[in-house]
Amino acid sequence: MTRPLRIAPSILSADFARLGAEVQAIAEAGADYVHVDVMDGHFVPNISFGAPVMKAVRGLTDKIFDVHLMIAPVDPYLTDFAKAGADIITVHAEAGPHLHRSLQAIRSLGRKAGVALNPATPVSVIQHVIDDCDLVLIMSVNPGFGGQSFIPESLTKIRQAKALIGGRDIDLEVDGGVTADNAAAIVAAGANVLVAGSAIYAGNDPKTYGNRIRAIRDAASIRA
Ligand SMILES: O=C(CO)[C@H](O)[C@H](O)COP(=O)(O)O
Ligand SMILES: [Fe+2]
Repeated sequence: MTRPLRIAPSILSADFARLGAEVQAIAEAGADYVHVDVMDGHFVPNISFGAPVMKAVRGLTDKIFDVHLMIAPVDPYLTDFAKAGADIITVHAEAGPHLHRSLQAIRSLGRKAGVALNPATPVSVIQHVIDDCDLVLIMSVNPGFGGQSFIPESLTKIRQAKALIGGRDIDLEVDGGVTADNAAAIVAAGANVLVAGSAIYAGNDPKTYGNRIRAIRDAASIRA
């Protein structure tokens, strides 16, 4: 079964001074999801924003809010993000010792549960929680910053994650260094949700967003 392709612009690369307008702009430009990168300066070496900021822009569009939590501990904040309007909440497998509990907590809040893997973390780490996941996120850069280059070895991990998922109803997302140039290879490896921050928001000119989203979507639709 081929899963629908989803393009998820990351607002980490938005102009934060105009965050609401930047969210509306990508929604109008054809984004499927709004990817929200939450960083704590502890799990990753950068701080972005938290649930109150996300809540402030949530009402501006009906798009799916795809929240990528790069925070540890993560469990104490799941309710805040659910209340702030997250549709998908993704936690890192490396963020704590009780991944199964975190995934179950997200589902019990009525949200889709995602699990993210850092570049050095093998796919086998999620083998025993795969039926508790609605989304698997393969990080194709070390998390913490936008604008980094795609790590080519990620393609092997995407293939492995796709094999683990098999026929299950689980999305496979890739995040970090995604561009129109590598989108076909990423989708050919098995991914169906592509996060892109700098490739869409570079220059922060809303007039360019539609073409950039379309370029990634068209490239991904061709498949490598
Ligand atoms: O999770 C992230 C970083 O930790 C971001 O989602 C990711 O880096 C997107 O930005 P870019 O497309 O510029 O790499
Ligand atoms: Fe992300």
